[in-house]
Amino acid sequence: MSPALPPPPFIIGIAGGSGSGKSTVTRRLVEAIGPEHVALLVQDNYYRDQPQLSAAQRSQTNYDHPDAFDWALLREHLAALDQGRPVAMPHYDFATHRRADHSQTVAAAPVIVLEGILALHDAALRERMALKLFVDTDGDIRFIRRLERDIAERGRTLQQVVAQYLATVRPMHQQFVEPTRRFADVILPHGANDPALELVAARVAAARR
Ligand SMILES: Nc1ncnc2c1ncn2[C@@H]1O[C@H](COP(=O)(O)OP(=O)(O)O)[C@@H](O)[C@H]1O
Ligand SMILES: O=c1ccn([C@@H]2O[C@H](COP(=O)(O)O)[C@@H](O)[C@H]2O)c(=O)[nH]1
Repeated sequence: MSPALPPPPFIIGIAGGSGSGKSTVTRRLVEAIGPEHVALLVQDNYYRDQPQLSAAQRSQTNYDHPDAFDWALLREHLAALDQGRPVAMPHYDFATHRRADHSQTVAAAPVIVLEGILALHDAALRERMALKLFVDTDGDIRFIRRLERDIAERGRTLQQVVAQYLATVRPMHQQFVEPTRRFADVILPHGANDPALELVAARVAAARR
């Protein structure tokens, strides 16, 4: 008798606005599941590279529109992990708005997490997901968090963060990010809150038993 095949990976999508707490939810969920059991794809790493543009032009790109992402590569990588194959996830540099030279090998694992503002946007990606989460945090809180983070970690000035927020982040959130909440199985209010995280972690554990 041939040995039983392992069950297919359990794929989780984690979406929500910029600064909603997606990375925090993801980090805590990965800790709860056990990092060795999780393959993590971060959608931010799948921004298109734009070597043909000058630095000034790249800083004017609308990074909150779906067209800013390399969906073909993201679909290819999620499919590969789903089939048990490792992928070379690109690395994105927010300070230069460029894909870095190096990539990171993401090994296949029984749980796959895709996290990003538009993680629930693409139907082909959604079809692979067994659990879809939307992290829901008020816009004013998300803006304050983004302001602090982009100045501290992404090399931006206050004026740049405010201008980008008004020109693209806010309108694209309303047009593309917010509507994906209807695809979610679970909406996490107030970002990474303990009861919601415990429920989600218990669901993942039950599905893997
Ligand atoms: N529940 C929370 N309470 C307070 N601060 C939080 C909470 N969740 C996230 N943060 C903080 O807000 C900022 C943005 O969170 P992050 O998880 O990076 O959001 P996202 O990945 O959605 O952009 C980070 O500095 C993080 O530490
Ligand atoms: O070159 C870039 C690429 C993206 N952004 C912004 O990043 C956020 C998404 O990241 P979160 O970690 O979810 O906040 C998106 O809103 C883009 O506006 C950027 O500023 N520059």
